[in-house]
Amino acid sequence: MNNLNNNQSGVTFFIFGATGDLAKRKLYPAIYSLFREGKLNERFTVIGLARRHRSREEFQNDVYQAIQEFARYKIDQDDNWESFVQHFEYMSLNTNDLNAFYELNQLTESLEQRFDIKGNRLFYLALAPQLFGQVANHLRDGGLLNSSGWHRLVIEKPFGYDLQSAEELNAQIREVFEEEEIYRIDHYLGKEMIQNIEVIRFANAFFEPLWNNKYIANIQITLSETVGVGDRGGYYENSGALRDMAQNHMLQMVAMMAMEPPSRMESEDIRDEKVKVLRSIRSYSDTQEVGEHVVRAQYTEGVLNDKTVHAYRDEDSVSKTSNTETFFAAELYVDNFRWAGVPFYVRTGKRLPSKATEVVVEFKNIPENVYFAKTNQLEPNLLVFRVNPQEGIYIKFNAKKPGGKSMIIPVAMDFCQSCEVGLNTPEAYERLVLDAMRGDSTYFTRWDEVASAWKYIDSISNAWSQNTNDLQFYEAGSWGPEGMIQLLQKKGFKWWPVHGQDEAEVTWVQAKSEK
Ligand SMILES: NC(=O)C1=CN([C@@H]2O[C@H](COP(=O)(O)OP(=O)(O)OC[C@H]3O[C@@H](n4cnc5c(N)ncnc54)[C@H](OP(=O)(O)O)[C@@H]3O)[C@@H](O)[C@H]2O)C=CC1
Ligand SMILES: O=C1O[C@H](COP(=O)(O)O)[C@@H](O)[C@H](O)[C@H]1O
Repeated sequence: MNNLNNNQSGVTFFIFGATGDLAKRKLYPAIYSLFREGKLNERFTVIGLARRHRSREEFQNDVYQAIQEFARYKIDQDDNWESFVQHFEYMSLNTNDLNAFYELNQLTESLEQRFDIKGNRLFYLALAPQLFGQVANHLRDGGLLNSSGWHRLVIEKPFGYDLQSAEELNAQIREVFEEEEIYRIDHYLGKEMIQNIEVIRFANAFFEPLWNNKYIANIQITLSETVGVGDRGGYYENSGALRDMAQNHMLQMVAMMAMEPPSRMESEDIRDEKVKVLRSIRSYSDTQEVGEHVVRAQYTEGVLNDKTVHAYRDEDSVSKTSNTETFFAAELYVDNFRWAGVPFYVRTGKRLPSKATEVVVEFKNIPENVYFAKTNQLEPNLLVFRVNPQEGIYIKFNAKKPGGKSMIIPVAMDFCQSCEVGLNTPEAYERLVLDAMRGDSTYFTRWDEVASAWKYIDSISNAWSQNTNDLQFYEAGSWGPEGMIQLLQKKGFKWWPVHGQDEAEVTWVQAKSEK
């Protein structure tokens, strides 16, 4: 891979949407961390682009504020700051104005000369997706793709609203950029423990032999959030949890858990294996199937961390009669040899009691329980990937209670990675920006992955559009609607508590729904 060369010949970052939320919270902090860690040499420049007017100084000051507020490295020395910020320029540009792109090309060429950059250009679109096609065309027509280096387009989710709109969007972009030049961000793929799933699976003789339907009873994926929709109500009304979290982050996690070992750890080999999983996810054929396997719900007013929080319908830019789901749970099946019959349970929701991203692998019982009469079950073995906020691996198994005669109790081995290496591990966006700069697309989603994910999601949204009566409600600060528990109960399973969740609370929720 030509990683080092890419970095050594410099790069121009074009941040479209430079005054927006994503740029401030994620992109400037990521670029600063890379700079502080020596992963960006002196040969780079960042051009911020948005419609509103900003002088160079004002823009640099915005970047300063964003870094102080959101970056894991604080600006502690003026020297650091001065040598960093001299690389930042701003230009007011409306994406619909081709003339502005000619001007941008001139500005770029002069900056490339100043910083000795060999024409490598990374276009980051932190913009609404409706503008992607227009930007791509204007980049080409404005001459920005004529430089001698590489050209890469980084785009944010959501990639479309359904399969059809995603295909249209893809076609627009592909008129200008090759698939290899397109980096579709799914920031979950930049998270340390998501990347660790493949290592834990493929570098350990403990796990891979058991990784199939003979030994695994079910897999549970939880992405719970305490936040509500905040000021993103307008966006969220058209997205809901299904498109905001399930279509991308959640299905990518399913793919990482279920994929076959790739023959080589190369980008295309890994993505080939992931897409096979996504293609094998069973779509639901009608509203009845969706009703049986999928739960959608919306939060009502409630108490979270001792504070009363609004109902979703009372959030800014949200309709008082909105049917948008802020909670999504499903039982899904990967129809292939390895996973036949193994349910994958997924759930995500806003305004839940704690922030947690976890994957639990529940193993089947041993063939014969020699310790107790058959009616007494041993606790199943669990392997848990803790993704966020704590990062680590947790294994629960059965052992003899010390001193007891034949008492068996579940015990745990808990490896807390974030405790070991400290909390200051790289943010997902840092890894992904660096990967895009180096030309490594492993942890970006390829078009066929996106399209396959949409097929499954469309089977749900089509059914929902025919039946609006199945929306459930849950109080903000609770763990979600009752339907989520019933999804598993039908098969004799229960949701395992996520880190920090009291087991008694799970039992209580369970008991409540059993009534
Ligand atoms: N914020 C987040 O946490 C996440 C965001 N995303 C995605 O990232 C993208 C950006 O999101 P976010 O930063 O939140 O959005 P914001 O609304 O905060 O920012 C949008 C940016 O686009 C600029 N802009 C809008 N129209 C034009 C135009 N015609 N020409 C030039 N610039 C324009 C705006 O600046 P100005 O008004 O000055 O033109 C602003 O800088 C979206 O696709 C979103 O879905 C994805 C995951 C998370
Ligand atoms: O993509 C998104 O992700 C965030 C959650 O990300 P995390 O890294 O904090 O787990 C979510 O809040 C947001 O709605 C969604 O667009």
